[in-house]
Amino acid sequence: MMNTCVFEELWNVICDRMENPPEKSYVVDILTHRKGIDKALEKVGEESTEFIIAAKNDDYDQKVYEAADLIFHLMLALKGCNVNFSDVIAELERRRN
Ligand SMILES: N=c1c2ncn([C@@H]3O[C@H](COP(=O)(O)OP(=O)(O)OP(=O)(O)O)[C@@H](O)[C@H]3O)c2ncn1[C@@H]1O[C@H](COP(=O)(O)O)[C@@H](O)[C@H]1O
Repeated sequence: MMNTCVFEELWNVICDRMENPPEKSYVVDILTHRKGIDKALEKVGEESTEFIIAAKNDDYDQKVYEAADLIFHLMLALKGCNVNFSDVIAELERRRN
């Protein structure tokens, strides 16, 4: 059984990091970077490329790892451009037949 609640949990962690920034946080580092939203977008680009390369190879675990990196950084980019992740989920739900 898939535990899709992890998306909600992770989104809440991302939001909480921005509201209550700890001393050390990767989320805060990316989302308060001097490049602004471009930093998160740059990461989405990098991780997309890494996923594409993994997808063309035989290492199953690497595909899983790179897909997770891509989804995580996409969530950061959504936060960075003020899109609520729940609206993306709602859009996917709307497309279901
Ligand atoms: N899911 C992640 C997550 N995935 C990746 N990363 C970080 O992303 C950074 C950069 O990844 P890169 O792919 O660029 O680099 P790499 O994986 O080291 O190397 P390559 O893929 O380039 O070979 C690494 O430092 C990872 O630690 C993450 N950092 C945080 N999270 C989640 O975000 C939560 C909050 O994190 P903090 O803000 O750090 O508290 C955590 O509890 C996690 O749930």
